[in-house]
Amino acid sequence: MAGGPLILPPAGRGQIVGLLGGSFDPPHLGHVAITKQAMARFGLDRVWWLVSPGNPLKPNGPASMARRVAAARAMMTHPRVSVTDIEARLHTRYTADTLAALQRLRPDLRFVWLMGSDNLAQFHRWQNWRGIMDSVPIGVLARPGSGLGGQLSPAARAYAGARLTETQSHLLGRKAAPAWAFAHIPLNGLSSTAIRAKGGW
Ligand SMILES: Nc1ncnc2c1ncn2[C@@H]1O[C@H](COP(=O)(O)OP(=O)(O)OP(=O)(O)O)[C@@H](O)[C@H]1O
Ligand SMILES: O=C(O)c1ccc[n+]([C@@H]2O[C@H](COP(=O)([O-])O)[C@@H](O)[C@H]2O)c1
Repeated sequence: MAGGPLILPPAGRGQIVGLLGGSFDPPHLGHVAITKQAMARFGLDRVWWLVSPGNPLKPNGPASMARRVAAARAMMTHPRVSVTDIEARLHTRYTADTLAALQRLRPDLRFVWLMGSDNLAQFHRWQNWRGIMDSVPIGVLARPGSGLGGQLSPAARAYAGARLTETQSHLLGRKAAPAWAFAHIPLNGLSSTAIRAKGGW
C-alpha cells in the first residue's frame, strides 16, 4: 500500500477536521480516547487518523502500512472518524509537507493538528516546526509520563502568546494560526511500545 490514488475522506465545506498523525504500531484505546476527547474539547467536526509511513525521528520502521491501517479501522469505528493512508499516497513523511498538501487539496476545510503532550515536548525537533505552528491550530492532549506535558518545552515557550485558555479551547478550529490549546484530559497510560514489549502485536 505504498502510493496509489489519493481519495480523501468525506468532509463538507467549512468543516473543522482534526488530524491525528501516528505510527499506530499498533493502534490502541489511548488513540481512541484522545480522538473522542479532541472532538469534544476542540469542537471538531471530524478526525482523520493519518497512519504514518514511518516517523522521521524513529530509527526502526513500523509494521506494514496495510496491517496498521486494518488494525486501526477495526479499532476506531466512530462515524465521524476516518482512518487513512494519506501520507503514503501523497509520498510525504514530514508533517509540514503533509499539511501543505492537504491545505492545497482542500482549501475549504479547517485543519487542526492533534498530538499527545509527549510530542509537544520534542516538537521543536520536527522539520519546519515553526511553519507548522504558523499554518494550522494545534490541539495537545495530556499524556502521562511527560512531566508537565511539554508545557515548558521550547515550542510551548516560543508560542506562549498563541496559547488558548482551556475555556477558549472549543474555539481552536476557528482560530487563525498560530493558536494552540492544551487539554487536561483523563490520563491514559496505554502505549504502542508497551503493547509491542508484551508481544501483543
Ligand atoms: N495514551 C495516550 N495518551 C495521549 N496521547 C497519546 C496516547 N497514545 C498515543 N498518543 C498520541 O497519539 C499520537 C500517535 O501515537 P503513536 O501512534 O506513536 O502511539 P504511541 O503509543 O505513542 O506509540 P509508541 O509507543 O510506539 O511511540 C501521538 O501524538 C501520541 O502522542
Ligand atoms: O515532521 C516531522 O519532522 C515529524 C517528526 C516526528 C513525528 N512526526 C509526526 O508525528 C506523528 C506522531 O508520530 P508517532 O511516531 O509518535 O506516532 C506522526 O504523524 C509523525 O509523522 C513528524
